[in-house]
Amino acid sequence: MSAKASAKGRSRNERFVYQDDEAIEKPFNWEQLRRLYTYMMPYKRELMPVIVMMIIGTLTRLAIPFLMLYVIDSILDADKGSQSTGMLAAIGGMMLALYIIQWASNRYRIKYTSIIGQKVIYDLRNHLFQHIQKLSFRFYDKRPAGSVLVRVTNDVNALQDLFTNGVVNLLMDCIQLVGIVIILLALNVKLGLAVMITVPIMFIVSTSLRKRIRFAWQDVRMKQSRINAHLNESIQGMKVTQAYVQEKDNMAFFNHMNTDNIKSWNKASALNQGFGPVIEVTAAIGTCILFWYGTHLIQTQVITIGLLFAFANYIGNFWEPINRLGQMYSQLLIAMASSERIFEFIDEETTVGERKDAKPLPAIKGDVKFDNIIFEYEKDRPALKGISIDVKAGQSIALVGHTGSGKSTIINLLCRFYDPVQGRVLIDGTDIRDVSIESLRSQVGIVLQDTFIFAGTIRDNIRYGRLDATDAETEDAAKAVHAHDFIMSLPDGYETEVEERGNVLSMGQRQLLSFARALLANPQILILDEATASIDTETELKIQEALKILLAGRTSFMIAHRLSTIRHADDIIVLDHGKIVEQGNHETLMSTKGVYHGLIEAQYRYL
Ligand SMILES: Nc1ncnc2c1ncn2[C@@H]1O[C@H](COP(=O)(O)OP(=O)(O)OP(=O)(O)O)[C@@H](O)[C@H]1O
Repeated sequence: MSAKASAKGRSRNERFVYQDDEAIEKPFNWEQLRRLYTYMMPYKRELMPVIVMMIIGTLTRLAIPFLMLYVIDSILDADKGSQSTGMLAAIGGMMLALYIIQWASNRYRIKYTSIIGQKVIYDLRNHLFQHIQKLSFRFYDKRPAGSVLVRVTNDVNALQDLFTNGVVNLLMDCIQLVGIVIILLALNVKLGLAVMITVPIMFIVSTSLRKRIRFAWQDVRMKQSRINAHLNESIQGMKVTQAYVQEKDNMAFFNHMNTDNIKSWNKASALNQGFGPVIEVTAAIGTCILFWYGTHLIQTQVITIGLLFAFANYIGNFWEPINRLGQMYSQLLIAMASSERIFEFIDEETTVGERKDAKPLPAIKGDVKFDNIIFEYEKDRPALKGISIDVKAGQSIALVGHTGSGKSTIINLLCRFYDPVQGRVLIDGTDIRDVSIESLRSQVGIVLQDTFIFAGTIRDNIRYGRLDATDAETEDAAKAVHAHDFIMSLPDGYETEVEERGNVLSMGQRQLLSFARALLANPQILILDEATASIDTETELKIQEALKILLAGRTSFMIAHRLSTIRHADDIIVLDHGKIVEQGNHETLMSTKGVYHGLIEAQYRYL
């Protein structure tokens, strides 16, 4: 295959794969295991009775064949047989009691390990979500949403098995195995060693088979993760797919991934089914050796029939934990990869940190100063090159300039979504890096171009501005920005359910909702990223009216596109390649006939 063809194929097939989510298995790592274990620590007290129950269950299991040995030998022993009928009945009763204890302790263990495991997973997921909510924009700049989603869902789920039964089962299987080996050797060393001769053979065969099985399942998970990522992108981009009539091509691509998935599943499943017979054959060989050598030892009167029977019973219980321990090892390696990805996020420090001595920003007046700001998203590619702006409380500032000139970046710095590389942003004379982020952001409102509507009612969406607002306050805010009428025309008024992203609402309606949300929050500084989409004149008028109300008495920064908004601004800042090239009000800037004049002229030309 030519290099060109392979590059083409790669880009098509790996379009939806997040490289860092590819490693499904990682080498064993004690430090990581210890870290995972710390999530279990809060449940130490709940875990104790489970472990005690597990030990009781295992010991009873080990004791039962021992009693069988005694019963059988007693029955077959002509001397003891007649006199110990009462004794045999007592042993029969004891065995029944042991079975009941075993059943009850197993039930308790399974139920509570699952409950504790779920609690640990719950804590881990909460911890992860709480942390990623704090991470700065820089973190999200580097990662597609799907990749973050996969860690909170798939990777945490991958640890579920380990926590819900893995840890306790591991202990149980180890105790059972060690117990059986000790008992077998104690009962008869030669017979014990003879029946265990197949263990190393089985170990070698199963290790190589397990490896193949693990890789096969790894492949299945990778294929599924690709399908998920593709689905995520397809659903989000469905409108574009339909608009460009790309359904057929998209279907063909999906079909290709789906076929790959089913093929890899079939392969993994076939390999998996091969594992059972390996255990069965080795177990059968062990049993044959037991009966062949065992009967010989009976004939030579080295062991009794009861002992052979107990041996058979122990051997029956021997292979099950070995099988489970093998599975457990695979599970652990998968958990290593998932936990590494989870801890990578948890260890990620926010680049916009809060100082230890950060104080809450007192109620602000609204003076804002950008003091010689230099900022870069990527090293040596400055997005702002020495920006200084002085704004008095209550002033309205319009930021204009070509696309990519740095308008949104100025806003990002004011909200402290990023910190400047050089220079300071001051509010009422205080450097915003000296105050707590919550106190800053709660006093700076932001209305984004793409208004985000959450799944819920219209009322919930307005109330997102201030969660403790009453119904009346919510409606007053909507009335003030002229959103009330359209809300009342919806089927359930304020209680109308809107889906995530608010697709059922028009652009103008979404913007009015976001104004109501901002008004309810009542910030002293307001940032507005105006929608560029052309809105009908009636809505435009409504939005202008709403804006007047919204901006009254506040310091405002607008990334302005509409002439009507720019014209009324107290100060217009014209940006070009991260620098301020002009500044003044509409009249002054028009008369200078510079960049601003050019932008306005261009807008008229296209009207
Ligand atoms: N998250 C980011 N990571 C890297 N570079 C970025 C990022 N966001 C913006 N930039 C770059 O920084 C520069 C300024 O971008 P900014 O978004 O501030 O421009 P803008 O004037 O708001 O543009 P527009 O009008 O198109 O929204 C651009 O060159 C842009 O490519």
